[in-house]
Amino acid sequence: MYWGYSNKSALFSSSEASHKLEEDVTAEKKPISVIVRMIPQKHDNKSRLPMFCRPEESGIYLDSNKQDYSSFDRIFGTNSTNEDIYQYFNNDLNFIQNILDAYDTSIITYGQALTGKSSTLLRNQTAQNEDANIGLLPRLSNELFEKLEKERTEKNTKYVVKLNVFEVSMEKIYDMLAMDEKKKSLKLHHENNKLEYTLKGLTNEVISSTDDIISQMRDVSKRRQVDSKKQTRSTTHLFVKLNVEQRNVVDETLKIGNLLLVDLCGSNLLDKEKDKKIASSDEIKKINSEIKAVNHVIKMLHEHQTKHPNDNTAHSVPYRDSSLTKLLINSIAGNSITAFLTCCSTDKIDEMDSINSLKTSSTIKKIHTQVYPNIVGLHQKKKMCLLYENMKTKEENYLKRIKQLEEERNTFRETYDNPAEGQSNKTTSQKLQKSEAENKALIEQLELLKSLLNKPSDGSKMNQKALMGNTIDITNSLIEKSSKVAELQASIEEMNHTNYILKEKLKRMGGIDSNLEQMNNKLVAQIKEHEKLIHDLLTANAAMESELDHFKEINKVRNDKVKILEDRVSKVNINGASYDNTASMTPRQGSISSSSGHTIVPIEEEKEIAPSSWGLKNTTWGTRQASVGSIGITTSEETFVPRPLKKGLKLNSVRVVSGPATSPHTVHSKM
Ligand SMILES: Nc1ncnc2c1ncn2[C@@H]1O[C@H](COP(=O)(O)OP(=O)(O)OP(=O)(O)O)[C@@H](O)[C@H]1O
Repeated sequence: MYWGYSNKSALFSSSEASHKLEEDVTAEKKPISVIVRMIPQKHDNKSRLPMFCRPEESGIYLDSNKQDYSSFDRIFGTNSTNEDIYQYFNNDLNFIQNILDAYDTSIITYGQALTGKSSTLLRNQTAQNEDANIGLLPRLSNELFEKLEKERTEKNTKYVVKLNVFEVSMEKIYDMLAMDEKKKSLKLHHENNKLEYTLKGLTNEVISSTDDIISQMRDVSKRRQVDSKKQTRSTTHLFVKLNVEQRNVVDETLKIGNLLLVDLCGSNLLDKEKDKKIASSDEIKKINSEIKAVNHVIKMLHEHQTKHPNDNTAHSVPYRDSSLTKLLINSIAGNSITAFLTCCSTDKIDEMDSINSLKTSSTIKKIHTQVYPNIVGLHQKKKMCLLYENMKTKEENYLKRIKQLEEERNTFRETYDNPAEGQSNKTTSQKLQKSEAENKALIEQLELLKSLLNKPSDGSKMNQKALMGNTIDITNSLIEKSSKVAELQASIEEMNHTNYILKEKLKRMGGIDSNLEQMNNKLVAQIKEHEKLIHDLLTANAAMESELDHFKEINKVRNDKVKILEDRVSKVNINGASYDNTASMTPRQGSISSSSGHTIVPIEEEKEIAPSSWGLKNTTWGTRQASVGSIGITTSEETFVPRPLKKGLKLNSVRVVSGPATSPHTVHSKM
């Protein structure tokens, strides 16, 4: 006997009965629901995890420094009971009705070890209240049988409920309902082109009430050898499946729904030292690899669905890494309405494990499955009828859509033909017309330009003008604008050029400026030099004037003396005394000898003074030339500097030549 959907052929004599409706007809994406259950502190004396919930956001907040986990479907606090959780699954998630509607459903418990996973699913061993002990399985089973009975009486259906229970332990799968003393592991079977795996030889226990289930599960507990007080963590994963078949003799259909409950072992890895009492190191390795495989598959499935939302093959997801993940395929990625029930510790010492559980649960929340009902026709005719009906509905939908589109098209046409109908339509139509006209004009313009390029003859231009009217004007205006643009560009270029020249000139002016400045500095220096010379000359002139005055006085005294002597000589001659004539020893008339050894001779204007035999001791005062109104002083190069005349002085100019005088002056006195 097979476990899973593909064994349906074994249930019915006709192989045709195994065919199901095409998946695309009814398949829809269904996100996995995630429900979190917080369990009360195990260690009263130890600190509590700083964790609080916000029900309106379905979020869990650890504390301000850590990441928050939100968008879960429902969070149950530490005071919640199994009854609360059942009500949510039955009323909010509609699990039992989904099974009756021929859907596969799965509830998978997930979370750290010893956080109440088994207690929530099966039975809470330690709860005081008897009712509170009851787990989800018996509660859901009760509801299921009640509804099946109702359907039977109201709709004349016949039903069969079967129970499968098996355990996955270190990659081996064991049938937990098998009566054999010796446990035999089951083999997984995979059909081509099918996502899910099936189990060969699994016991199907037909049950007729919840009591049957409870009785069977009690035996399973014994076989599992789980201690009644549950002090140690489990190392196996338990699968409990209720297979519900409803046959309707009126419409000759078979509806198959499944409820799969998976009680996974703790999601936290086993420790070689701490857990050596419950498993050998080899076993711990295997158990840990199973736990890791589940977490890895969840992560990869999420990545795959994010990257390829429409690819259901999911070849990149490593389901094959473990028997456990192979058995979980249908629940997490196939045709199943699935809910993850994450049980979470509130003890501070479990903080890391709680965070890991919440993290994985957040990832699971983003995964979706593809669901469709498992409705099987009993006969080929019925199956064909169903398909026909389905196709008919599809066709009707297509026809409806075609009609709708046609109506839309007609309305649009009418509006287009009669623009007065509605303002908005009118505007649209006008816009359309305008766009079309613009488009047409542009095409024509392009054509015209092409022809102008290809056939530039006048005759051709005339023909084009005649044909295209406004188009030519547009073209002309374009050409005109283009030429204006060209002109502007040319003027800009010219301005740029002028600008460049001006810049160059400015540069050069800068050079000239500096040259002028240098020259100016030179001239200022020369002027200063000349001013100094003038100052010196004026000083010298003043000295010379006082010397002249002095000579005049001497001259007067000497003239007086000469007169006196001449008078005495004439008196001597007259008196007959022998007296020697020494007239050659007197100075020549008109010449003056200064006390300083210089000779100053009055000269006629503009007449050069002849070289004097008197040597000049002062180099500043050389050969002198006097002229009326000015005094000229020469050094090695002759220069004449004007000076104001002193009253009474009849000198016109004085030329000073450096170096010794060679011969006496020729003097022409004007006095
Ligand atoms: N809601 C609860 N309130 C108080 N105690 C609880 C609650 N749920 C479970 N427990 C107790 O916690 C212990 C572990 O419970 P349980 O076996 O259900 O955990 P588990 O998660 O299934 O463990 P495992 O990792 O072995 O699968 C049991 O002693 C159980 O009675």
